[in-house]
Amino acid sequence: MTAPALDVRGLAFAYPDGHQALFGVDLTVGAGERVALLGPNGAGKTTLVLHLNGVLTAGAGTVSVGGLRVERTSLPEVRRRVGIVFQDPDDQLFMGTVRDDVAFGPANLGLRGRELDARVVEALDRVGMTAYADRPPHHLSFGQRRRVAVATVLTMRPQVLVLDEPSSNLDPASRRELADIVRSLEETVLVVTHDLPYALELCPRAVVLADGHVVADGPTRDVLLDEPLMRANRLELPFGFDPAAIDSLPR
Ligand SMILES: Nc1ncnc2c1ncn2[C@@H]1O[C@H](COP(=O)(O)OP(=O)(O)OP(=O)(O)O)[C@@H](O)[C@H]1O
Repeated sequence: MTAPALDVRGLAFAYPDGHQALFGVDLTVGAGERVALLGPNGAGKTTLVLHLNGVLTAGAGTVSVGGLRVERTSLPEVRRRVGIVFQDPDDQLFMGTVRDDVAFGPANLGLRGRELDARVVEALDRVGMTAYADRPPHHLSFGQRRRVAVATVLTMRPQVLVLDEPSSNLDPASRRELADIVRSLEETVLVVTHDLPYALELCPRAVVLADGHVVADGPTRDVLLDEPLMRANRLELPFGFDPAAIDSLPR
């Protein structure tokens, strides 16, 4: 049996100031699943995500990625397996050209020459940014920079991609284009978002975190249609948006 892409067991964590942010979180995500991580401000979503690539280490419990336990000695491989696309692409783009930004990660792994070029070409192609390879990232639009940021993570050939608020600051067309890219990915994808229609569009499954606990885990549409759950957790759909009106769930 293959190991789940993500396996979080009994994860508890308190920040150094004593604030307990996670209380015994359990979460298993299978290979190739797309899961939305929802929850109000301060629920613990970022804290959980930062455990997935070992930026934070579990106070109690365990985190495994593709069967590999996240611990000090496994961090280089864990960070290759789990790629995080931050909300602000400028946190991820700092080289003179798009090509150099996308090459940065694999070059650090020691790839050179044709092998490195192939990685860059592949990653830029997957996000539709091949034509921009020689442009300085700061000359691109915000939506284009976000796609390049996705490429800087894909180029590491991760098993798991975490997208933090992928739809923020995108116009409707860019939002749709990014959704098409995300749906085309074969990797396991965790989407952290307050944009509930986008979660429904992208992810068949949603997990709701509140006050450091998982309070719901199920088909995204069912979660969004559960009015008491939504109210209790400060989750609000945009006015007039009806999750039941969406016929087919994403695959
Ligand atoms: N460095 C820190 N030190 C102390 N407490 C922190 C720290 N970072 C976050 N917290 C607290 O931990 C809790 C969880 O925060 P976290 O950022 O994980 O929530 P979140 O669900 O990602 O919120 P948001 O939707 O606003 O991004 C919050 O109560 C927050 O105030």
